[in-house]
Amino acid sequence: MARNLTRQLALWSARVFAAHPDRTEPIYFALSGEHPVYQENAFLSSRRIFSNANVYSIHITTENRFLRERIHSMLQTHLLSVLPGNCALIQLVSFLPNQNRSVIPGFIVQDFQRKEETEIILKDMAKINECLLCSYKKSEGADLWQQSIWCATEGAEVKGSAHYIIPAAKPAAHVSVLNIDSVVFHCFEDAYAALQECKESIPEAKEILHLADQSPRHMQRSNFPVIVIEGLDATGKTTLTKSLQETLKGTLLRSPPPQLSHWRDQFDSQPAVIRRAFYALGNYITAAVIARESEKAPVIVDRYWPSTTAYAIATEVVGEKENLPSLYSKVYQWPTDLLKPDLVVVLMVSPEERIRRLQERGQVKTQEEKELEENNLFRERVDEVYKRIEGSICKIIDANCPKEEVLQQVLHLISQYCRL
Ligand SMILES: Nc1ncnc2c1ncn2[C@@H]1O[C@H](COP(=O)(O)OP(=O)(O)OP(=O)(O)O)[C@@H](O)[C@H]1O
Ligand SMILES: Nc1ccn([C@@H]2O[C@H](COP(=O)(O)O)[C@@H](O)[C@H]2O)c(=O)n1
Repeated sequence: MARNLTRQLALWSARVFAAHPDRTEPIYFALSGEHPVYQENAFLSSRRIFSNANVYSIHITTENRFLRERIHSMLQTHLLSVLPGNCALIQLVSFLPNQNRSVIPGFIVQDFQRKEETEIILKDMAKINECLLCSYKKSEGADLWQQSIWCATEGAEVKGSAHYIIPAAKPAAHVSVLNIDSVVFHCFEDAYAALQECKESIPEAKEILHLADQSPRHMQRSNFPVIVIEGLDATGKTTLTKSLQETLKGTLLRSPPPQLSHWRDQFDSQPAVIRRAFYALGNYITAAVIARESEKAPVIVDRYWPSTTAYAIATEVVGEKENLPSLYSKVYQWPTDLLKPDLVVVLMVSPEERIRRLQERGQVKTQEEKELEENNLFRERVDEVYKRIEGSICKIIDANCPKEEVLQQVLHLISQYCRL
């Protein structure tokens, strides 16, 4: 037991921690081992995270990505309701710099009244939810150190060695990028495996997995061209795809496919890894229909893999589009096992025109549309990811012009890139 604990805590000492006290640029700090080293006290105390309170951190270390996000979401709402008054919660992640899938979510808990019961409550939480619990103390020399007080894998109270805390440099890759391959799937098996992680908690996942099992795989487009229309909400996809269907006498498809539509609300409310796996499997199921329909007529598809990827990345990554995975990153590469269209057309309109069209349409805004309206940064990240999609012919269209002009621009692109 001791060896395993030592190994685990040694792993922790290699990690960098990012605290988001107020959703501005994270504060990065790291563990420095068992001997006090010079640290920029002004750095840590100036952030007021560790002063004037008993401070703890709780880390959700369970391997199951679905459970990890579920526990994080539950703790986010539950902790403050059970902790004694005058406690504050700060988002905290720990990660191995530039190492994908190394991110472990958690929280910093500040107890300004320094109540003994706080630690008792947190230990219970850690025990029930397989978390690692640490406390932070200042030594005489005002050095600050982290002490583990409950270890998930050992299921016991531990007094692991103390690690002193020092400021850490901002990592090259933004910490939110390290989870990207948990929400962007580059093969059927990964999306399938992600949904399997939740099938005991979400019975409908079994039905979706069954539908995916029934769907032919590795299909290719046939005699007629396949054109995918993409873009933010209210950019004119529905209007354009209907006009293209009429003009080309084609077949109009949507992803997710009709057999998954009645589950959308339920999966839209799930943790990101599950939500995106749902849409990813929807793309694979749609691909089989595209292949079959492209034997008979041109196929127009309203949203497909680019939507799933753009919204997953734009949701996972915070802040400016500069925080996105770098250009030519493999995250933008089209999956080799997913039917590739002849042409992807991405409609882009100005924020003002989008809002005008949303208001003109008068439909209830989805949570995501509300976020798009309030959060221009999110919209800019979605549009930027669309521009970075690789492996398929992806063309950006200025869709601010009238409907007929948009249609003519797209018909011209189709004549250039598709065999009609
Ligand atoms: N080129 C255009 N110029 C002006 N208005 C347009 C244009 N294209 C579509 N609209 C109008 O904008 C609104 C949104 O269009 P539409 O529903 O086709 O967008 P969408 O991208 O499918 O939206 P969502 O993804 O939210 O379903 C509709 O009221 C539509 O009539
Ligand atoms: N292939 C897809 C299609 C959709 N999504 C997600 O759904 C959101 C809304 O889609 P609508 O068709 O209702 O406009 C979209 O913003 C994506 O988040 C997806 O991920 N993959």
